[in-house]
Amino acid sequence: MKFFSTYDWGDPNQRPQIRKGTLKRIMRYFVPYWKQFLMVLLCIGISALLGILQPLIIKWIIDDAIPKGQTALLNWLILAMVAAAVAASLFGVAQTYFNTLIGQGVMYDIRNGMYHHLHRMSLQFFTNTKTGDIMSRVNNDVNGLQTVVTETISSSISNLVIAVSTIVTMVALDWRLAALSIIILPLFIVPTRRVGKLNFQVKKNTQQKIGELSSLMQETLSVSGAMLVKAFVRQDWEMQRFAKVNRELKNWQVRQSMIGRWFFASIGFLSTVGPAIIYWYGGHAVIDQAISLGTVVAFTAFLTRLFGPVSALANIHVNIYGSIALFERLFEYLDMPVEIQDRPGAKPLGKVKGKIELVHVWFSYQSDRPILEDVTFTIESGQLVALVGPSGAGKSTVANLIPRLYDPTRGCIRIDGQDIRDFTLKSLGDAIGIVSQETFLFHTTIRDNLRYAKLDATDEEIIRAAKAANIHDMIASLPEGYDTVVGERGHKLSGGEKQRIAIARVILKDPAILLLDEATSALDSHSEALVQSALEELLKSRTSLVIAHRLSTVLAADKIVVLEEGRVVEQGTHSELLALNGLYASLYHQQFKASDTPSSETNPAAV
Ligand SMILES: Nc1ncnc2c1ncn2[C@@H]1O[C@H](COP(=O)(O)OP(=O)(O)OP(=O)(O)O)[C@@H](O)[C@H]1O
Repeated sequence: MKFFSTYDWGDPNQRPQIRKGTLKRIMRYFVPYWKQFLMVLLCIGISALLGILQPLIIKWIIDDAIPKGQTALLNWLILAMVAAAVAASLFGVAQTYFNTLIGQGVMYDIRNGMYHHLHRMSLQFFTNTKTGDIMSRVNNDVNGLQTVVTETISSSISNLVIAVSTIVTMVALDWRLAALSIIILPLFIVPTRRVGKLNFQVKKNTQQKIGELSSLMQETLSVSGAMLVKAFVRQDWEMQRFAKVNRELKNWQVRQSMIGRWFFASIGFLSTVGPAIIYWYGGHAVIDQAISLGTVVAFTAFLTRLFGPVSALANIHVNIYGSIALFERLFEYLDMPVEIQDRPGAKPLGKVKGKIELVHVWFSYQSDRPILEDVTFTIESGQLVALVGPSGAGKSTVANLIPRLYDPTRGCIRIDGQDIRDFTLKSLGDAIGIVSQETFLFHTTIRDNLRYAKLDATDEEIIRAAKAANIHDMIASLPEGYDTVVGERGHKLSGGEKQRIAIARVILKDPAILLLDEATSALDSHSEALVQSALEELLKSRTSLVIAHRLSTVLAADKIVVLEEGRVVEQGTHSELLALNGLYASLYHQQFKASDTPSSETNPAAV
């Protein structure tokens, strides 16, 4: 046991805090599988009975069939022995089948529940959480559930049934040998208990390292992550970072394996010592003719049968605590509050005219730092309003509040005169098209990427939208046309092409309200002209709020709202604001006028 003391194992006596109601909640996941559970119990019961039968058959062979020369009985007993073994294996297989049905069923339900819950989380959650952590939790922790079902629930019941039925049979056969066997049981319970405690801590650490490793890979092996690593030539540094966590994982896994090995080593040793004691005591009793030889042989078989179950039962709390901890981690995610959701009684938005009002809106991402302060302005139905201001003024934040990606901390936003929180999120989302600087395309065909905006769109509708966005000719010229698969983030397409596909996608959605964040990256004049006319098509007859970076947009706007440090400092038309000679005028001279050359004009991309 010296091996153990060379590592820092943490505190093996540490018990996870069990929250009230956790057990009930865990049980609820198993309720739908009660039929399969009954089948498991049936298999366990029958297997236990068949297991007891074996040593008894040996006793009858030694005590009755052989000494009395009853060959027919001997044949029947041997046949029964084989039949019992075959039946026990078959019931074992059935038990595994029903166990797996339960385990996988619970996993299926929890995975679905988690995915559903994660999609209801606000954008803030995704900004604050590493994707790798979420994936690791969904994958590793949920996968651990199968072990909970087989090792904790099913095995514990099975071990209990085996232990009790074996002890009862032993006492019925010979109480003195039974008493001796029970006295020597603690011999192997003590070392295996120690192993069990360590196992719990080590398993926990291993899980944590697996999570860290997958989150690291997720970050550095994504397209943007890999690009960053290459751009800064940080491959070696990343390799070292990875190797460190990988080494820690390896060490914990070696420890985990060694703990398992110690467990079997101690069981192996004791399964020789135990029967030796029985033979010693029983042998003397047989010589004194106080006991039959068959009983002694049967007892050694019973004792061996007791080792595994009793030592596992001695460690049962470790498995139970481990399983509860696993569920608690999953529940943590399932219980994360959904900040933005439908109010009770929220109704669909219905037909949208499109008037948008921001009324004394305050907002902060973190409670101590207001990002928007008392923002008030109105976009009349069908109007194009340009939002301008220095970087970090809060323009994107304003745009994010309208589709309720975040909710204002104070004040309200109205569409057609009604607080947007009175509408269902679904109908609000359906009414608004968002066009952001960065285009995200799924790794699938162009057709499917476009159809994402309208799942039942016909091919004709898709082509019409692509034509309107000036991208149809380009798609048609590809060897596989609309069936061309685009890269994970559309990396096989040029910036301008991606933007136009994204614009086509929003044209297909045909929202009443459009939020557009003009991209700041430059395109060549040809691409620029194509994107520009695609945008004109998109902006037609919609209420639009555009975070403007180009002259043509501010000139075309019905109204310009100027933000500075989260406050509306000016609003009016281009000429009115120029006349004011304030922030807009200086932005105009520094930024918009400079962007008036096609090669440096800025462009949007749509999502
Ligand atoms: N998810 C977030 N969590 C915390 N702070 C944020 C978050 N997003 C933005 N901010 C902060 O809010 C402020 C306003 O950001 P916002 O993106 O709205 O500005 P912007 O005017 O759109 O800037 P830009 O023109 O550079 O895109 C910034 O100071 C930014 O650091």
